[in-house]
Amino acid sequence: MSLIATESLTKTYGGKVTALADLTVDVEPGVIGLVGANGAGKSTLLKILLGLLAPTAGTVSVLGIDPTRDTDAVRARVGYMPEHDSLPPDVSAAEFVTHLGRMSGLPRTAARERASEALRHVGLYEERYRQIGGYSTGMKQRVKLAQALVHDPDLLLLDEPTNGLDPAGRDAMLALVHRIGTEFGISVVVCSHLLGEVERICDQLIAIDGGRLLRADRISSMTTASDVLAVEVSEGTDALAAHLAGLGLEASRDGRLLLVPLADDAAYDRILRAVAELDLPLHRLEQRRHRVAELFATAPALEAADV
Ligand SMILES: Nc1ncnc2c1ncn2[C@@H]1O[C@H](COP(=O)(O)OP(=O)(O)OP(=O)(O)O)[C@@H](O)[C@H]1O
Repeated sequence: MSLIATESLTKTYGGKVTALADLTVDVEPGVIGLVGANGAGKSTLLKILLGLLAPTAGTVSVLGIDPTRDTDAVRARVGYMPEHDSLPPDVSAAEFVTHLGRMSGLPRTAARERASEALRHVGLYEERYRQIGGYSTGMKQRVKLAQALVHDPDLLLLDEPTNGLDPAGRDAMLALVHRIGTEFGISVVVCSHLLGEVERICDQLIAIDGGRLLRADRISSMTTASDVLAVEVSEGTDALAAHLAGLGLEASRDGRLLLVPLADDAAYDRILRAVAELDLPLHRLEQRRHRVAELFATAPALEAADV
């Protein structure tokens, strides 16, 4: 069964701003990156998936449920981490997450236990009785993640979970999201305007631009092998490049790598022979894979994060 399926999904605000236009996607369970520049329509899509907003046209289903009709059923199985903070500063994380567990319908004791568990998962167990107002940005992001997890959902929708975090905080948050998706068996949709970020932790990607679908696919199908061989030797790179040029293999340099066009199958053997003839220590010889970012070269607003 599809995790999320939309058909010609369209959302206009006030009949003027088109936030989503004719969006058709069919996504399998897993960790899914939803990428697009600011204003691309990511938050709008999440809110439609949750049943918080009604689409202007088209259909949508989440875990086989129509959120426009069966909002309660969707929210019982979906956790949501909003982009902006609306955390009360003067209560502890334990109280806050327990309260939201209660609002999801958990009995008092179960809500308290689940809140402790969710706060442990996000690494806030020791600090759970401190007031949220004294938390760092990273800790507040983790509280938002814990409240999304408290009712044991099947799907998490995370709106820009790395917002406001420094590079180390972003790495930690991404690792946590990845762990939730892989170890807890919960599907995750993680929104970001940074393609390089989500590409690292997702198995599928939905890219939107101006409310329209750019591409939705498995990351593995996006990073197909290219027709370039990457060669790295621990020393003698210049000598190898000259030797290959003499054999008619013009290599370009990319840092310590020599990139050789893979004209035919014989190129592989000729490179190996050249390395052996020069008696160089071969570190790497592999077919290069396309980077996901290269596929979106026409959508420059999708920054590739250099983290
Ligand atoms: N309530 C609203 N009323 C009018 N226009 C809106 C409303 N909410 C969003 N928009 C507009 O719809 C478009 C898509 O916005 P949305 O917030 O879904 O994008 P986004 O990809 O999540 O961007 P961001 O990361 O900046 O939140 C933008 O042009 C935005 O200005």
